[in-house]
Amino acid sequence: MDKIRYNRKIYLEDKPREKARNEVLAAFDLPQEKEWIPAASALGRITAEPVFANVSMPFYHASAMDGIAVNAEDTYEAHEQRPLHLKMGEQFVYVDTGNAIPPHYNAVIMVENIQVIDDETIEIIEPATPWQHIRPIGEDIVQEEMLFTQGHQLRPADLGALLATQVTEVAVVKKPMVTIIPTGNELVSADASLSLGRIIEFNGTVFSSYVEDWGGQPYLHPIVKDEPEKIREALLEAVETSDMVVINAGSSAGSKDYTVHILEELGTVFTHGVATRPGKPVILGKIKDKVVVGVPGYPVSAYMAMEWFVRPLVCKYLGVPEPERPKLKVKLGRRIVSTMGAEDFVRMNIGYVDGQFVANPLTRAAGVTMSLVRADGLLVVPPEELGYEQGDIVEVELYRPVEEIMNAIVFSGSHDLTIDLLSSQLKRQRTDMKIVSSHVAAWPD
Ligand SMILES: Nc1nc2c(c(=O)[nH]1)N[C@H]1C(S)=C(S)[C@@H](COP(=O)(O)OP(=O)(O)OC[C@H]3O[C@@H](n4cnc5c(N)ncnc54)[C@H](O)[C@@H]3O)O[C@H]1N2
Ligand code: MOO
Repeated sequence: MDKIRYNRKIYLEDKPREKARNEVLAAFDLPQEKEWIPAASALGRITAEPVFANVSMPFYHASAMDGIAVNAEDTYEAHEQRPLHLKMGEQFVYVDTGNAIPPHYNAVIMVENIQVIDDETIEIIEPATPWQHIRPIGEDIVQEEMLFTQGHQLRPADLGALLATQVTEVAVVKKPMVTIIPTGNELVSADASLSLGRIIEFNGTVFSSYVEDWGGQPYLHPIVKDEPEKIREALLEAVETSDMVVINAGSSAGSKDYTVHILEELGTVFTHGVATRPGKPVILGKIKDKVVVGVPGYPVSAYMAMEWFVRPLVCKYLGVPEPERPKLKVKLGRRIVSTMGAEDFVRMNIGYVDGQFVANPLTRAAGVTMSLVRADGLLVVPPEELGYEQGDIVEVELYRPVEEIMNAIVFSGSHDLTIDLLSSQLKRQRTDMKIVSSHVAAWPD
């Protein structure tokens, strides 16, 4: 049993998010490692060094059409008024698309443009130009040509270019290993029997999915009890085996919120509390050379904190820019009040009504996962703003493609379960459309 008693940490910092992010990025300085993997399974991976073609593509002169290979000089006399006969084996051979052009031939005439006279003879009425309908060696890729620089994210067509030039193994940036530690005495797995106070552990799976999506390798640690010794043990093991560690919950002012104290003992803490709503009780620190991110328990806060502080680390390791969401100007359907001095992150419902985009806030409770599931966009209210008035035009980050928002039929008013049924029925008939029910009294003019 652990004998140390920790005092509650009641007042957290309100550090600007950007400052906290820059500090954690500066603290994360692991050298990038690379690994060789089969090209065929390298989709989405980042090249670790420039990649060069091993062979040309095509690596022989290839016919680009079905027809006959000829020597262009033998065909110059051909004319509509003076059809020319060519002898098989001497002046032409039959070729199919992709066949190698036999020696001494330098052009292909398409089968549509020849007249078969007999088994040995064909007739043409137009001369061929040298190299017509031939894909010369290296038309596509020349041997030793650089296919990709380092830092390139491989897409489906890129894998084709690798294999076509006999690059069967490729050096890619190793996926940074991110250990995710869910903590809490009350946590149980989703298939456990439930009793009062039990909380289903699902953040871990969401975090793992984010990490995978961003290009990292997640490891979801089993649930750790709120016992300092257990948390210490899990953290020490995680910093040995992974490139960064995410510890979930126990980040705030609760009587069992030990994370920050343990991090201080084992390493350093550079942030405890950021000026955001939600997401305030974030912890950023380091044990040995590994960054540890303490993420709040409430799901919405947690997912946002992952994006603010873990995604930049994964991208830095991989050497890729952080993806940005498209933005859209919308008219506010309702007034939005915000905390002075903190950035507010408001999940928004967006509808396309009478030719304009109108947005309404969803619930701001950090425990409501459906506010993220349902959100079309995110409004970020900067710290110096006290909010916006109904009818103001603001810019939101989009969670969905704008076409999807435009194809949504918006129902406003109190929620009715038949709307859900209708919505499911519509989806069956029109995959491009959906029904959105916004729990608001009315749309503004
Ligand atoms: N007196 C104060 N109380 C709280 C403050 C504060 O500043 N003063 N901050 C609040 C805020 S903001 C947040 S966010 C939460 C964060 O709390 P913790 O990070 O310490 O997390 P827990 O209390 O352990 O859990 C809170 C809540 O989160 C859900 N949860 C936790 N882990 C998981 C998981 N693995 N999967 C799914 N859901 C999880 C669960 O609903 C917990 O009840 O503190 C406020 N309190
Ligand atoms: O700020 Mo907490 O992070 O409400 O959700």
